[in-house]
Amino acid sequence: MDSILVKGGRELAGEIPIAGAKNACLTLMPATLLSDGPLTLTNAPRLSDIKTMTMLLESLGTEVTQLQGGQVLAMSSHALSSTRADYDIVRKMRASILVLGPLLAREGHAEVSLPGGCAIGARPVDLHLKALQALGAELDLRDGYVHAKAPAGGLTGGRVAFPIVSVGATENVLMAATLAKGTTIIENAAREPEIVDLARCLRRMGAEIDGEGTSTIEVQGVDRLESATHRVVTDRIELGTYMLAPAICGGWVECLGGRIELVGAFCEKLDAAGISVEETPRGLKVSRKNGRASAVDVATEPFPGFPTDLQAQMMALLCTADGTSVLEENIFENRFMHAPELMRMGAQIDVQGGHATVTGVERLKGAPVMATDLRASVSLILAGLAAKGETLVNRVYHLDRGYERVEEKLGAVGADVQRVQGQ
Ligand SMILES: CC(=O)N[C@H]1[C@@H](OP(=O)(O)OP(=O)(O)OC[C@H]2O[C@@H](n3ccc(=O)[nH]c3=O)[C@H](O)[C@@H]2O)O[C@H](CO)[C@@H](O)[C@@H]1O
Ligand SMILES: C=C(OP(=O)(O)O)C(=O)O
Repeated sequence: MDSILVKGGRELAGEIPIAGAKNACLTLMPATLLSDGPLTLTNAPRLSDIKTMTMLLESLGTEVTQLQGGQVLAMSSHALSSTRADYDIVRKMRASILVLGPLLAREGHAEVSLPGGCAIGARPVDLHLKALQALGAELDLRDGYVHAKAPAGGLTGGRVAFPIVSVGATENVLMAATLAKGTTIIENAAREPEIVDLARCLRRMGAEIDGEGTSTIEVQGVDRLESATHRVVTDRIELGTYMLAPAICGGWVECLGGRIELVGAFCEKLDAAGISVEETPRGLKVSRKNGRASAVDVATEPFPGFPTDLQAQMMALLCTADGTSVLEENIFENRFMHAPELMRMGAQIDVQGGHATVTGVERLKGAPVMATDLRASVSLILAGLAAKGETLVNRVYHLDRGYERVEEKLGAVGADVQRVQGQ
């Protein structure tokens, strides 16, 4: 397995282009299942998760053609050959559950392997299932699979009131509702930019949707969806990650394609920590206002709050900030696995349940560390950028799920980051 070797201590200067969002692309791709016309996505990121979703869709009969080195995904689901999402593919990626709603809406039935838990928490799919039941689906859990069936006349619109905000469950029911008969009201819907992007794409395909970006979404079902071309929204998590690089090790970086409205709560915390974010015609330019960053407390929340997917990277900044910060993780119950790894590098962190208290030290020291999940992996790379000596981040396959060419992007702004090929 590959590792990433970071030699710390260089100031950064330059531009980093931000890719299309993994988490948007992973819900836009299954939307192809709703229509027999082509769906073309531009600005797609080149990531292993996108390959996994491609394999899953191909296993269902979707034709997926990659153009422009994978930045354009031309998909056609005119002739589906299967409604079964197999364990072998689903186990690799939780977002596979997002084929359930579209398959059920288009084909009237689907069998999808349960995606199971992953390192950051239990992550059940009960909210996805209850929401589809509210549209009339009959569900049965057997042999590790969800067996789902729509009534004879197809799904019918319904009222879905989520007890907690779920991005994936909102996406699944939103897609299913586009082809259900009548009106669906989704209450306490997720408001993430990826939901807005999905709704915009579905509308281009002919869906009737109102209210995306607010907590109530209304969908008027239509008989069929058409072909469309859609540009994937900018990846706000990749954006936030690279914004932290100059905050951590000095210098400046202009993140091309970045927009404040994608990372508003995150920018407020950067400001409080003494990091300047300037809007430019091409993106967001980030540098330190003075010397060392200052401590700041952070609590993760659904959008528009501070994203859980930037918590690990923010911790990397706070490890060397002046003072003591408290990070509160409110979305996933086990998302501080980067803390012990950062502590190997000399960070002072005390984790108690969902709280991590970080007392900033002047400088971290490079060490061999283990990447435990996607955002943990990149937080260790960020920490390594400012550490004294070398940091070897082992087991980086998680990283390739969510960051394309990380060593090239950081290398282009002056960091010394190399991939070490595994055996
Ligand atoms: C592919 C994708 O877009 N992934 C993102 C998506 O994940 P994902 O869609 O899986 O996250 P959710 O918003 O669903 O999860 C939020 C919380 O709800 C819980 N829950 C969720 C569904 C359910 O049926 N039952 C239940 O209890 C989860 O365990 C978690 O505690 O949103 C998360 C929260 O912003 C991000 O960290 C992930 O990067
Ligand atoms: C947790 C993440 O992804 P996933 O939901 O695909 O596991 C993430 O992108 O940080």
